[in-house]
Amino acid sequence: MARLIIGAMVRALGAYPSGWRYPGAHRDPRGDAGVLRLTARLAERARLDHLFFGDWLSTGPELAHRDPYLLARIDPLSAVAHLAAVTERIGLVATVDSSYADPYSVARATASIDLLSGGRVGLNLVTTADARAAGNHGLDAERVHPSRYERAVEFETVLKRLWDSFDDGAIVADASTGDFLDPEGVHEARFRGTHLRVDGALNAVRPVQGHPPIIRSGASPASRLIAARSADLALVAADDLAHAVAVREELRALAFESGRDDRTLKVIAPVLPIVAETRAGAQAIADELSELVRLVEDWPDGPPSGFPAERSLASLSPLVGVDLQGVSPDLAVTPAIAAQFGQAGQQLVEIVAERTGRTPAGLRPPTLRHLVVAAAVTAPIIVGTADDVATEFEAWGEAGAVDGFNVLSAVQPSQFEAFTSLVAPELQRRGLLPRAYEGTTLREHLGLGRPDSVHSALGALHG
Ligand SMILES: Cc1cc2nc3c(=O)[nH]c(=O)nc-3n(C[C@H](O)[C@H](O)[C@H](O)COP(=O)(O)O)c2cc1C
Repeated sequence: MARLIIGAMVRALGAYPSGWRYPGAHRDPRGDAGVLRLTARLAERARLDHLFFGDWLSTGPELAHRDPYLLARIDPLSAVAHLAAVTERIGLVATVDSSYADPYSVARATASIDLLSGGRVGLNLVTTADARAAGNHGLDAERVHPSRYERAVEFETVLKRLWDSFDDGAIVADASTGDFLDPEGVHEARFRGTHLRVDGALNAVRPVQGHPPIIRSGASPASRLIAARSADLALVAADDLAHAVAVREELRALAFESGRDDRTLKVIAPVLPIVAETRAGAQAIADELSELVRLVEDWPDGPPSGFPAERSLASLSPLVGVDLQGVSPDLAVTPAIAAQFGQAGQQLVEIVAERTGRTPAGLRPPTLRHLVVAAAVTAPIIVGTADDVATEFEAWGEAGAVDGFNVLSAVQPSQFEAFTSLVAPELQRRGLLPRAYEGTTLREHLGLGRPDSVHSALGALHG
């Protein structure tokens, strides 16, 4: 099987809502710099292809319960610029929101980081669903939302024109003749769209990669279309293998219809492995993490405002088909109780058994809390040994479901250490991850060529 693309989706406080509470976990964002540097070193030693920094353009106290890592975080372009200096080979992907960012500034920052890192930057272009982001940028969400994809398309077009402002040979720098610049090799962007107007040229030389790879992450038909037409990498959330196969096929078909070589669109999915040397050890970690998630019932006088309502027995009741009002979340689910559950409830019991090793008939039965957490925390979790995780990765790759994965870590740094020291070598043993970096740029890691300048194409068009 061809090798997989393996990246790490970096969340300094861990990607599981209770990850920061796990013994030994990093838990104070004031110390994020150290965790980012450690993550980068571990990832590079394991020969991962990239580090991926998502983003969210607002904050609020309720995030402390749902997604604590979003509450206060280092901005992605700053993170990748910093990590470019302490790494040598790994790709560095920063998220930018095209609804609020200024394309000239983004083109300049990414061209600069591409040069600083020797061609290792990538750009995850999103159109956030976060309504608060608009207010933080002096705009109305109701006005931004309907046109976000139109602006996103314009944004990408402008970026590419700006990146290509200087032809590769435009800077002559010939000391003997005194010729510094070939003025024919400098191009204005001259873009006039509905949402964006940019003159250009960009005051940065063409990026080492020509165009840093563009990643798109989204779920709606509009976001799929934009990814299919021009993204280098699509990050898609898939419920299961069959869903992932369908999404990748749809993306590839849309790419083909749009006239591009569909093999140049790579598709990866987020995954959250919980790993240890033994399966029982991994299940013990998953078990402890679910017990550390607080539920609505943990506050006798009601939860704090904004607390996720789905973390409650009230939400579990209709799922399992039994009224659980007034019951303790720590009630053990015995075979007699499980027998009363409907099909969805039985499935939850199976998920909890797979993740924690707890079965109703076993010595340690699951509790209602385990079931609430399994239903409410919707991350794509795999619990097991390095062999278990690699086998799952290989199955997804062989089925044509994905070209690779973006790995999330439940607890930082211990679970990322476990992934890089246990799973990465197993992936290498199976030929799914190279033992040494084969290329120097992120494009090369992704198996992509260096694109021609859009101005050479425009020039040819205009004769
Ligand atoms: C796997 C994945 C990762 C995403 N990461 C981000 C992110 O870091 N920041 C962000 O604002 N939106 C992120 N999104 C959200 C998308 O950009 C988009 O806002 C969301 O999917 C809703 O838009 P849609 O309905 O058009 O898909 C992500 C989506 C997916 C599926």
